[in-house]
Amino acid sequence: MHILADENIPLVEAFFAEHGEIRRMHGRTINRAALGDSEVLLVRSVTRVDRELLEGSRVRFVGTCTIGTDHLDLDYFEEAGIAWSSAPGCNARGVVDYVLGSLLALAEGEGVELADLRYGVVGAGEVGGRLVEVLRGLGWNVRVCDPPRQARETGEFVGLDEIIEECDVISLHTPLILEGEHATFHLLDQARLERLRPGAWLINASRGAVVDNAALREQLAQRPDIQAVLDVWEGEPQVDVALAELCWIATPHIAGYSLDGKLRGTAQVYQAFCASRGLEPKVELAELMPETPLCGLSFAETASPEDMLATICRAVYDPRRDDAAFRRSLAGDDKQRRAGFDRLRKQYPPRREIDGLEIEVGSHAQLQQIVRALGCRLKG
Ligand SMILES: NC(=O)c1ccc[n+]([C@@H]2O[C@H](COP(=O)([O-])OP(=O)(O)OC[C@H]3O[C@@H](n4cnc5c(N)ncnc54)[C@H](O)[C@@H]3O)[C@@H](O)[C@H]2O)c1
Ligand SMILES: O=C(O)[C@H](O)[C@H](O)COP(=O)(O)O
Repeated sequence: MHILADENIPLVEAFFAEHGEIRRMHGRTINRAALGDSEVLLVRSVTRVDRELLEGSRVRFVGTCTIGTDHLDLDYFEEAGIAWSSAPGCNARGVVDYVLGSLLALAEGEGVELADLRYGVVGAGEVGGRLVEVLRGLGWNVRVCDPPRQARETGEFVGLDEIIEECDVISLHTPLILEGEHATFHLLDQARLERLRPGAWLINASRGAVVDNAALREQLAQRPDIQAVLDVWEGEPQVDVALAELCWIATPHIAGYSLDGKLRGTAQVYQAFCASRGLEPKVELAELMPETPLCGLSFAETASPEDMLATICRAVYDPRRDDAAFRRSLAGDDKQRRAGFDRLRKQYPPRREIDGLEIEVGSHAQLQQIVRALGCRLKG
């Protein structure tokens, strides 16, 4: 069997070697000719997989080692009887860590206390749901907007307009949905952006087109009180440079790029592939996951809760490093910038997840609450 895989998916050989011959390619260059006689196609978000790519090919299984599925034509897969899988939740924790790091950077820059702000999370699935849990665990005031969940569940949900009117921080975690009752394309359009509260912070680590990028650029230019954190962009790998320059933090779609998240993504797709063929999975992720270089931290009971929170989060990940590298890559012409966007993602340094840490804080109840909220293990 022939397997074609994006060159940026880790551990494909470790998981799939016994199932066929593996060929690797740059995901953006995968086309009909490149498929050859592949039966299995493993992609990331940069490869559009649809009728045009697959019709007449031998592909019977498509795996995307990502959470997002907006690059897949699932209706076509169904019609053509092609098995497929994504990797739900694989890198959700990485995105939560990115949002925490961005909040800490903004708070430091703007001189505000994070605990004093009202948070609005839009889309409370794998990513947003975990984020809500962490923020509420920290004792912060969080409102949640998720109309599809609201229609199915009881629970405290609010509308997007309430989030816009009442929240100081808005973090977007919806899928990109182009049409229908719950469409999210330009969910934050010019009209909504104009209604952001004075001093509001907007974070988008979902999909670029959930925010009207041109309208956001205009708002940021007119209202310096508003701060934006953008990890995703309309038209990636092309980026609106003027918009990036107006952002507090700008990064090249790496919010979920924890090493753990990437490896989980491959493992989940491998398991789905095995299930689709009635095979027992033989390779275990736990045996392949590298040790974390930083295992734990220890704090005295006299530590300030705010400082401890920042120290723990930044010890694992500080998005300002990615922001600085991205800004450097924006010099040059369009072609160089597009190449830079992909290069930063391909050469992304190993980053682990905050909840992998063990933290010692003695018997201080407030410090313990922070450790639990972050999902870390409490030592002792
Ligand atoms: N930047 C990154 O690196 C990165 C990493 C992982 C995921 N993502 C993206 O983050 C987004 C969220 O991922 P997820 O795994 O949490 O997805 P998910 O499907 O688990 O959750 C999405 C949630 O959004 C809700 N939703 C749908 N339409 C909505 C609307 N109109 N308004 C409000 N809520 C709505 C759904 O009901 C669901 O609960 C996706 O776009 C995904 O592609 C980005
Ligand atoms: O959908 C996802 O899982 C994330 O957006 C993921 O980080 C995308 O990574 P990419 O496929 O762009 O490498």
